[in-house]
Amino acid sequence: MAVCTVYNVKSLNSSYSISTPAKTNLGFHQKQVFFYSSKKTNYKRSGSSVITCADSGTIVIGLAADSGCGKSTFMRRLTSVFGGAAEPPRGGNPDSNTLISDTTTVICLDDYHSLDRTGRKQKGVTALDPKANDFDLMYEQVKAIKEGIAVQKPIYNHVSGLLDPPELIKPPKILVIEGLHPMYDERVRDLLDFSIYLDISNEVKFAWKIQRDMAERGHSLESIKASIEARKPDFDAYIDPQKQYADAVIEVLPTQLIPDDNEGKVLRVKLIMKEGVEFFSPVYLFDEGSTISWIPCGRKLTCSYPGIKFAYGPDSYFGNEVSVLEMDGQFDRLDELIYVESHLSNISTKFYGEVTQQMLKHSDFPGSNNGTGLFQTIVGLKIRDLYEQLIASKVGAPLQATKA
Ligand SMILES: Nc1ncnc2c1ncn2[C@@H]1O[C@H](COP(=O)(O)OP(=O)(O)OP(=O)(O)O)[C@@H](O)[C@H]1O
Ligand SMILES: O=C(CO)[C@H](O)[C@H](O)COP(=O)(O)O
Repeated sequence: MAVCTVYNVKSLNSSYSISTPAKTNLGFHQKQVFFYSSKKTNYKRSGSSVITCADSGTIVIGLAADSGCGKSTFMRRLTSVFGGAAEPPRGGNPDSNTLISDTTTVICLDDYHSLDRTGRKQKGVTALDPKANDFDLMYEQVKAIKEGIAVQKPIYNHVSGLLDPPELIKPPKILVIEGLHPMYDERVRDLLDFSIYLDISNEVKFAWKIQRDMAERGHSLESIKASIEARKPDFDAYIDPQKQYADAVIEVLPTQLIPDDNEGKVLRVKLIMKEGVEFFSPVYLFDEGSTISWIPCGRKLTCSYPGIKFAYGPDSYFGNEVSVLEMDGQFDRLDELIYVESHLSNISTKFYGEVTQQMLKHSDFPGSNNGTGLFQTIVGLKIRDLYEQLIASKVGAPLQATKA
């Protein structure tokens, strides 16, 4: 995608010079004005203006989580924030895992399994084991897309358990790589402009898996238990440690509002946001940097048992400084979320009530009445904001002038 900016040369004061190393002299105010040149940048002269067209490139977002932990739901919320629905590639493999919308392309990292289902069984490894995945290819292809080059990405077919012929992936504005290992390989990790980890506690994961795999996939309770147990050692070794690298973590825990709750329906959800990440300013409640505990139930928010409790404050996470926003409980009336939204800052909305509008629009998605839906929506808005700031910084780069 090319983004063009027009600069009026007359308005450039002769006392300005450019802070970046000058590579191209366009001939205007020859001694003072230089423009940074790269392969992807075109310059045109038009009257007294300079037009620079820069390829804004693809920004890459990583979303890590175990299977069945809400990645697809999160992706639907994210693509909705950018507008337009995400669909599988038209006319392609019906079992493709890719989702494409106007702005985003979501690729599933299961497509980089190097061993198919039979191969894994023969070698006695799970799909979570790095030995069952091709990180060299993952790195090369994500890097190529980021540089604006289309790739032929393999497809792992979840229906047949086989590796299907590849599909063409063209560079989108935003590439999301979701799956088990987006932050496992250092080379791939370094390509990410922003990373998210969905950290679902074992109790909650179990409840969600039972709900989906029994109701929708006809699995027995025993087989679900066995599959979770079989994956656990590799999950602990290879998937869970990735959360230390994430810029934002959504942690889902059982409620603390009901003593000894074992139903797992009411959730306590934490949004852990790393400080100091470029183009990402953590959300806060009431007062940035303070420690807050807030029960919003009362005149403006209807709450039935066990109520709702928010918390906010600074903390440390794997040695990094973070801000944590927490919500325990669930909403009775989603339209009243506007009351909570109006007390949150840095949520990167474009208009008052946008979070509430998004939540109402997708009230049928799992987690819409609790912190999972709320925080996924907020992270979606933060990613949109990060994308817009990154593009602006890239387009503005040629003119980062400092006063001489
Ligand atoms: N926020 C939530 N609240 C309650 N249940 C949820 C939530 N998110 C997901 N689930 C449950 O987990 C199931 C899996 O969700 P989803 O398909 O989004 O996960 P996934 O990580 O994409 O799974 P997979 O990788 O196996 O395709 C849903 O069908 C639903 O039952
Ligand atoms: O952990 C997973 C990520 O989705 C899957 O189990 C893995 O991709 C293997 O898929 P399948 O079970 O369909 O062979």
